[in-house]
Amino acid sequence: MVSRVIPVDPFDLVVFGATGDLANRKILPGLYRRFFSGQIPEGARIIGAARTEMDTAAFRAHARAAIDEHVGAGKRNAAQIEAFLNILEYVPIDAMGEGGWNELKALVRPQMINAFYFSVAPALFGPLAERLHAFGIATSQARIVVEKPFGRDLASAKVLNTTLAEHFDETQIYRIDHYLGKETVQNLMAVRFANILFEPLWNAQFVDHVQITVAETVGVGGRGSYYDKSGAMRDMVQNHLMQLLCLIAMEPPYHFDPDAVRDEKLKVIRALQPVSAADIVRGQYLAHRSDDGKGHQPGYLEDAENPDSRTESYIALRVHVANWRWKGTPFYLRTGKRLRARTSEIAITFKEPPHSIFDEADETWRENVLVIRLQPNEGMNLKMMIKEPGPGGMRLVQVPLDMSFAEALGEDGADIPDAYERLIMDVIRGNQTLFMRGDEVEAAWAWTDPIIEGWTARGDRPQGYDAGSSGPEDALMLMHRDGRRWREIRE
Ligand SMILES: NC(=O)C1=CN([C@@H]2O[C@H](COP(=O)(O)OP(=O)(O)OC[C@H]3O[C@@H](n4cnc5c(N)ncnc54)[C@H](OP(=O)(O)O)[C@@H]3O)[C@@H](O)[C@H]2O)C=CC1
Ligand SMILES: O=C1O[C@H](COP(=O)(O)O)[C@@H](O)[C@H](O)[C@H]1O
Repeated sequence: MVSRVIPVDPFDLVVFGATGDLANRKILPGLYRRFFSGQIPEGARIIGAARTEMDTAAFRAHARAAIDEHVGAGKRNAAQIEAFLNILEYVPIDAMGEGGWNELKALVRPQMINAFYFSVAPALFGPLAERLHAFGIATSQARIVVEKPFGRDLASAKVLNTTLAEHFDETQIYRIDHYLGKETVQNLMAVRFANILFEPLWNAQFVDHVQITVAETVGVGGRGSYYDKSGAMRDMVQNHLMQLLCLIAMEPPYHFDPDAVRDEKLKVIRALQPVSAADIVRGQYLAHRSDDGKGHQPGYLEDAENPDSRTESYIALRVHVANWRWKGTPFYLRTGKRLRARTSEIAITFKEPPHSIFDEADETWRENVLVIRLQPNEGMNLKMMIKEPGPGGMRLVQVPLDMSFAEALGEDGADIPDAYERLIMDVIRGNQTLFMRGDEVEAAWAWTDPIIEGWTARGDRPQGYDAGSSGPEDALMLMHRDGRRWREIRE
């Protein structure tokens, strides 16, 4: 099966922060891959902007290096790279200054789709928005793309929303949460709402509990100064895990339409109950020394360059959604750095059948579990009970119905676009479904703030955990005391 790539309309995309890490690793390589796939039409232009003084030729050389480093060999075609580089321009601009804006205005063609990607520190979002207007560059049709973090609490998120709203309508603002651009995350909606199979069981009457895991093997080295002011709760739970929870818990939207989907997600966030201290476990990864004593892998405190840090590199929470559908079904969330494996998944564990007709079922019975693997090896696994083969009576055994998207979809499944590629194309198409609305972000902070304030006021210290483990011991207890177990973290 080969999917049709439909080119978008011609556009001018300005990337502020075009020399930064995100542009190098994700935005420029992603745009090249879309160009390679045929989705970027003739006449489109990508304009890089940052303070660094350089001309377009130097920027093209910079983009070539980014493509060489971050695009797989199968898609690195010399002629295509050349053609892609030819649509790039560069303008040196200081977001806080007055120089360069007239040059940018001369390049941006207002009759085309205009998008401005703010891939810079959040403190520059306001100055950029203000100048795009002051210099008459952004029309009322222009779109802006803003990166995370969108604030560090409710108050700062409100200030950011207000600042952007001074210059742009909500329909022009695309707040990125790259998890929403992941193929399998979108598949959650397809699985739930394009199949009759699951929806009748998708509620507290049939679902025992839900586990959402985003485990990483990387530490915070290199980003320690940002991360230490953030921690796993702000960096991952307030946005990515919250979005996953919303897609699992929300009611069916009346249509796959930006506001219909976002209205339903917002209702879930507003229904989240406050989380008590007993339902939170925070951890910090410890330094690791190899058995021969030679290798030393720094612990969190060293990576964060803050020996007294109380910031968590791991968090597990038990969360309740207070509505009719989910009353009594806990959602267990966990995410952390330097864990045993890089794996993100959602596991929905169903309840026991109301009555067993099998004599020996008690010993062997296991719950039905639907596991949606977000990464790596995207796919689904449904654990079911069947009869153990053989003549020895009716004994039950649990088996997986396993499906990997790569295998099921052939070429298409193996060639999944990166989240940033998809999201940027959605911006050009003017589709906000996979972007967070202002009220959604504020509601997410309104739930997050008291949790962080709680542990700050109590002076809680995160518990140490071994690098390469599944996280702190107390996180196991969070589930054990409910008579449940975390799924194993493994690739
Ligand atoms: N890197 C990542 O993996 C991720 C990043 N993000 C977010 O994306 C944004 C960018 O991050 P990242 O690329 O890592 O940051 P970097 O620090 O690597 O890059 C910052 C970019 O902004 C430019 N810049 C800095 N100051 C100014 C200024 N006054 N005017 C114009 N341009 C300026 C820099 O270029 P110059 O110095 O030449 O001006 C550079 O191009 C941040 O909001 C970050 O939180 C979000 C998720 C992941
Ligand atoms: O936004 C972030 O996400 C990454 C994890 O993203 P993934 O696509 O690799 O799963 C995380 O490492 C980073 O700390 C966080 O800021």
